[in-house]
Amino acid sequence: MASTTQSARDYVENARVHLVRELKNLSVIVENLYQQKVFSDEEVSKIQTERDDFEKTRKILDSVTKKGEAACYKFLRIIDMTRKRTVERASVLPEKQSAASTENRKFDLHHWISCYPFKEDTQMDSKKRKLSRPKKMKTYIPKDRPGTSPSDLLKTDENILLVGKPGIGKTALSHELLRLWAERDNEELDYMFYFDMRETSHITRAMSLEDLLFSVFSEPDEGREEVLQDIKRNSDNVTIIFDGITDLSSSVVKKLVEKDLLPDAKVIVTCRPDNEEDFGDFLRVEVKGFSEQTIKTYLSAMLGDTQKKVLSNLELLTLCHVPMYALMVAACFSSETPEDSSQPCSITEIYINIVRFCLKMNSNKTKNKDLNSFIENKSEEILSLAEVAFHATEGKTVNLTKLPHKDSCVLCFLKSLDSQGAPTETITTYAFLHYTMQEFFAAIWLLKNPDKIKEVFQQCLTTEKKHMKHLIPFMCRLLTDKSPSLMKCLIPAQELINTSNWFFKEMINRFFPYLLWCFYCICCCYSNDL
Ligand SMILES: Nc1ncnc2c1ncn2[C@@H]1O[C@H](COP(=O)(O)OP(=O)(O)OP(=O)(O)O)[C@@H](O)[C@H]1O
Repeated sequence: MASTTQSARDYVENARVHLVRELKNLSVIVENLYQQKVFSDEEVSKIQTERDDFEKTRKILDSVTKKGEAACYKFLRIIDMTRKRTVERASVLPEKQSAASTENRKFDLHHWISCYPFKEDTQMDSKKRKLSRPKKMKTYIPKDRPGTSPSDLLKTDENILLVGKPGIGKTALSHELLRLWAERDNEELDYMFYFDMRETSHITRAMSLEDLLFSVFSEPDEGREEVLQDIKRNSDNVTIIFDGITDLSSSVVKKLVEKDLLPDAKVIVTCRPDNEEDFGDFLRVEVKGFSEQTIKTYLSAMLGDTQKKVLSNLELLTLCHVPMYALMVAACFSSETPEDSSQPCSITEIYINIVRFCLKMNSNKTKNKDLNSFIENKSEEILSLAEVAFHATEGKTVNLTKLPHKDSCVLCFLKSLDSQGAPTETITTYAFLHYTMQEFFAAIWLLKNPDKIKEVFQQCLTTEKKHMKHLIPFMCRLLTDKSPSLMKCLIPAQELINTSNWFFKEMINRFFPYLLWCFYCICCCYSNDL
């Protein structure tokens, strides 16, 4: 069992017998140890000459333990990050026969690695606990340190995992990579493909590399086979971005990620923190959002003097490290009237404000009272949009194929997406201005249809539908008493009270065994939303 004083070296040595039997995908571990300069070229070559995986693992373990504590620590970190690919799940193994027990005991390497008290985590937790609230809040704003630049990311040959919370700028960064790639001076022919995993629903159906590459982009007018062969033969000239991955259910995408197709292509994946497990051997780059200085520069450009109101509100200031929220806050404050006295302090409140802001722009109703009656009158249209949002979110897509209402108050939340059908046909579908806005509307629909909520709680615990958990923080906040008039204009107050009477109890009951997961979800993604 782990203890906070146990050294990494002891920890590795104590589990040696299990590690030898159960570590898999050793090349992933060795490559990471090499990248982190624990192993030299020569050591890697020696390991590769060992006759089988058991011998290779023994050699890896001998080398890291001989190198000492720091090497063992890095080794444990690598196993932790890559566990889905490198560590077998629980199996029944004969433990060392002890005087106390001669029974076979289960040794679960997944559990074992999760017990190791990594310093970064414990130091971070205890440091944060000791800080005052304002200082604690500010720890969410990233420091203004030079990090990896987009051009560095473009230059490296490694596969890259861009990970970060909703709205932090992963898509914006991948678009920047595309721009840099398109604008650079390069005489050699190379290829870069970008797939928005939520927008291009055909990806899950794509059966072959050819389907994937050529059914989204207009295929080459001629020589399609020649281009495909060139891509296959010279895969080191290919970069593929998969933006917003939630799983590897598409077999073509899986093969590309795992290098069974185009082995030398560079793959860049963006995902939210809860989906990063599949990409343990990628170079992980965290997208951290705006630093305090960038927030100030951004707000000053967007709001001029009004920025002071945001800067003096600690909750808002910290939320603005997420560019998506900074944008919405700026939009709301730019149209603030003397009537709008209460400022948003949580993520959901920012979404409520932006929805009201869009409707205000759309209806020209400047007085809150008038705006509320406008929302009440349009509740059917708004709730039908919320229904479409829910079904699209459940289906992991942003494509809203069937819009029951094309009312302007519905369309003001949407952008149109044009895609090619037949050669002379353009198909227009719609998507929310941002995926997180879709999730917000989906949460509203659930509150209108509370009998579906328990099913969604259940979905959150499954691998296939775990992305539905992003609706829960929105629902929690929309249900609280403080919830401003938006909800009351859409759903009768008594219905909301009836739902909240069982909602929170049910949520705690459901997720109690998964408390850590809940804690992680709320802290990482919605840390300022409570
Ligand atoms: N560097 C930036 N400067 C200015 N605005 C930005 C920047 N990065 C992101 N944004 C704004 O924030 C919005 C959200 O960013 P983006 O879509 O890239 O987030 P994301 O991390 O991909 O979110 P999700 O996980 O929900 O897909 C963008 O539409 C853009 O308006």
